[in-house]
Amino acid sequence: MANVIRLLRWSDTGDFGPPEAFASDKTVPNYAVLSHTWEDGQEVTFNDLVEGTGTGKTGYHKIRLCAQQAQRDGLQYFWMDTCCIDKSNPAELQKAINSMFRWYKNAKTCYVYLQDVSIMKRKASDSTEHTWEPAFRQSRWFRRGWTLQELLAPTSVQFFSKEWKKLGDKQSLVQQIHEATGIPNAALQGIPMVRFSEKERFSWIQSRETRIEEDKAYALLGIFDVEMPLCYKEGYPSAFKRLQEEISKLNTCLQDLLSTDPRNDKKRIEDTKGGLLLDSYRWILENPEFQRWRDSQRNRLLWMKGDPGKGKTMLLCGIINELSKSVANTALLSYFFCQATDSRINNATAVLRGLIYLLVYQQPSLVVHVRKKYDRAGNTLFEDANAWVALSEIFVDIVQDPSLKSLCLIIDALDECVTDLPKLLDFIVQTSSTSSRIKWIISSRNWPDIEERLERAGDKARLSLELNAKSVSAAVHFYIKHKVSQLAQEKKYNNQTKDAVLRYLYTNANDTFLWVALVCQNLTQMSRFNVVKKLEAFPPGLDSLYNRMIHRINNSDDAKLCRRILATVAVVYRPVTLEELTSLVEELDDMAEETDSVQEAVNLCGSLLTMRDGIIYFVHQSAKDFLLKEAFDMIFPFRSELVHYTVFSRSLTAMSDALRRDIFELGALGYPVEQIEQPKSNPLAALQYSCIHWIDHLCEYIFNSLTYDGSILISGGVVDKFMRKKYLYWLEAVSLCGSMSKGVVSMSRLEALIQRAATSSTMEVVRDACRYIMYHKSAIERSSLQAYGALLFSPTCSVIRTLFKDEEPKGIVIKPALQDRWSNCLQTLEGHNASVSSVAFSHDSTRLASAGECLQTVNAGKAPYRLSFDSSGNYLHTDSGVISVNAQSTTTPAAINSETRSVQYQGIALDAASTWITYNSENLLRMPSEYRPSCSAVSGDTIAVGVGNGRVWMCEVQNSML
Ligand SMILES: Nc1ncnc2c1ncn2[C@@H]1O[C@H](COP(=O)(O)OP(=O)(O)OP(=O)(O)O)[C@@H](O)[C@H]1O
Repeated sequence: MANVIRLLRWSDTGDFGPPEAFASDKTVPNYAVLSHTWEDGQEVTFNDLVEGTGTGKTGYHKIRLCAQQAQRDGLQYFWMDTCCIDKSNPAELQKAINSMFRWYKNAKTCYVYLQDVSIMKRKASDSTEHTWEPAFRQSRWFRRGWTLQELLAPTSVQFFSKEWKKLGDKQSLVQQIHEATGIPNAALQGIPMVRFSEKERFSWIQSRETRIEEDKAYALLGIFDVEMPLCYKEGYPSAFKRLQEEISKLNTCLQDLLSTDPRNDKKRIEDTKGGLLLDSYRWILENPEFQRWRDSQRNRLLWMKGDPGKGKTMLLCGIINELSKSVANTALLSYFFCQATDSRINNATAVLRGLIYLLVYQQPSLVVHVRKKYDRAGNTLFEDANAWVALSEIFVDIVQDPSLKSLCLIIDALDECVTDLPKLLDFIVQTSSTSSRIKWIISSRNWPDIEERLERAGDKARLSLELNAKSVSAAVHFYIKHKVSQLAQEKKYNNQTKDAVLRYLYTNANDTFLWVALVCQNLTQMSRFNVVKKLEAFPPGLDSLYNRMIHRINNSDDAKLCRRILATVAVVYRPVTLEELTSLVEELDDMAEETDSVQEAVNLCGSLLTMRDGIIYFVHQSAKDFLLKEAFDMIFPFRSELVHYTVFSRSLTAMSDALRRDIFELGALGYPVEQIEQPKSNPLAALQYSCIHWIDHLCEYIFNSLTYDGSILISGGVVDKFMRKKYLYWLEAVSLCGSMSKGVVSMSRLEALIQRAATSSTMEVVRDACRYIMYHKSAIERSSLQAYGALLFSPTCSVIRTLFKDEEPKGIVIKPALQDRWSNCLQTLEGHNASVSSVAFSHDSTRLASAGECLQTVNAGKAPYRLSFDSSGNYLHTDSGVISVNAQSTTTPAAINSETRSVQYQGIALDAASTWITYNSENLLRMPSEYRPSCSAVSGDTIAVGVGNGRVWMCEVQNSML
């Protein structure tokens, strides 16, 4: 059923008919809610109101009190949990309980009726206290389970005594409530629940009671922003466990959504650029275009444009700071900084992902729109070819969320969005034209194709920095003054020198911040005696300045080294660390052990590169652009694909030299990746980039080279050798880098490349390696050493299995019997840990439901044998009832029950979720889903496993060899 809220309407007569239903995704009128404690048999029910009964119950009085107060507060509608839910309808009850937190949150105000607190009671001994305060602190309202969310969710909570006299509200009584409940003041003052640790939130309900034991878990659903089906009679432990599972699914979803936190990007940008100067951006607040955008309802898109280095990024940082203060109560603010040099943040999908992440962070209830898709697709949702479609749909759903205030969305440097910029621009234009809730500010350089696409937006404003030259010029002057004061202090300039520098910068800056920043950076490296003489050496204009820098580099003793470093930094797919750079540039080999020397070498590249936290960046995108356009021949004398070749070839060599089995010396085959602490001297530190991107550089070289002779991919060539000797060590390393998905994509790229070019024997290895990574991805992703355990579950004739025979786990003397070839099955959908009794496709074939024992968690009572989707695809009909597919995930993850895990099993066994073979309770081998047991038996150190498909396989371990 649709999500419906039923509201009572105030009436003159003092009688009430049945509540009116409103679809809660449509406009719901403003309403109040009543919070109270229940009296057995005396509460008015939904049925009472439908049938006109219940007027004699004492609960009727509460309805009237609430109605009168709502009327006094100008609210026509109000809601009460006793009579606004049709509890005879289980589906409605399920929905209502899962929506309750939101209903309380969306209420204009919540009246708390404290029937055990009277203002008539005798005076308290402490004369500074109100007479009713001791009773207030003792009230049973603070000891009930459901009232926790009724206290926390609404913004306005007003407390009334038994005589319906107002005692105060959540703000004025914050201290007393804190003393009565132990809940921190910040939580009472509206800080989102997600800011408090899970442990702390659980503690708030600990000493509270509920009539039904399961409610102690269900009453926390909203507080943790999760939904789940209710199964009264399942018992508290089961309800609590399911709640924890839902919380863990939510956390995984948020972690997967996060690819970059735009707040960190903003901080990094400000830090790298030397801090944000208020006086250099304040002018924007007085600018008429900006004010029109800010104050008018119609003006929903502001485009700030300007040439390189005019200060757009810093301006937006300033605007974000100002808006986050001024719109805090009226709108959510989300933003994103594109950067072409960083593949994490240079594409349209990443922009939407970052914007959505910040929105969900601020209003966690919005995560429901992400989970509608995520629960079905998992983390591929954000990464596969359809990610843009999925994310834009999620975004549109979020914008339409009824609980949402307005949105201010800011994107910086659209010109640095290198993938799918047109899609992003169209999306901005469309949403700004169709939704009155959104306001956009975007910035970019003066690019005609951006201009052309934005033309289609309805009411838009354009703010050109060139046309606001007066303001920009004044801002640059502030900046110059600030920078020169810093310089003068640091380098101990006398007044004459300081004045000369100021004059030179004022005259030549040409309203370009970046030019000033670069010159000042150069001046820091110059002794004060030379400054005045050498000022003329900094020509006005950015390109002239870059030209001069390049010229200097070219004439230095280290020209070759600098050119190599610049060329490498210009072609890598993400900024690299010093260690990574060392492994990619041959000329740095001699310095491999000395980070300081490598850093010095990077410093030699003039002011074109900068370092932060050991990572090398271009000082500015315009510096990279200049190199690639104006100085291309200088840094790539033999075309850029040769640099790709060098990066590929150096990567392969470095990996071949360093990769080995168990590089982190973990020992246990089942060691979970998330528990690994990076070793102090990390043998992968210099190799991470190579492990992840070597195939990308190979492809780039082969696709673009005019002279490639095919030798790289031939049998016995470098790739062939690497695959035959190092493939499994590489898989282990990729898992340790947390990049298994990228590993799968890279192997598919290599397979496609090889199909065009390679000899049949190399093709055989690469094809087999592709099957291997796809089939065993989940196992290796969880435990890096399963790269070797997986050999036992690979076909006996698998090329990789044969090549790496010596790497099979020692001590397993009887191995699962396997077919000799890979089956046609490319991948198995996981989730069940027992036999599957039924599967069904939805009508549009986009969903596949499967049922087995795990559906029992939805209170099916027994495993359903029949399944079918309704025509909408949103409901699943089973033997035991109808399940809303959007409301919960129908699969139960193979969650490992920590209690069961703590039992120590001697010798060979299975883990609680039946996904691992364990030895002395330690994970040993992760079974692919086809090998998981429907039954098993242990004899000595042998385990026999019966599988649903009628097969039985065995595994024996020899303890002494493990
Ligand atoms: N308000 C400010 N406070 C401090 N520094 C600033 C400010 N505005 C500009 N700068 C300096 O000027 C440099 C260039 O500014 P910014 O990166 O914002 O330019 P941009 O217009 O975004 O350039 P591009 O379009 O090439 O990316 C910054 O690196 C910073 O050093």
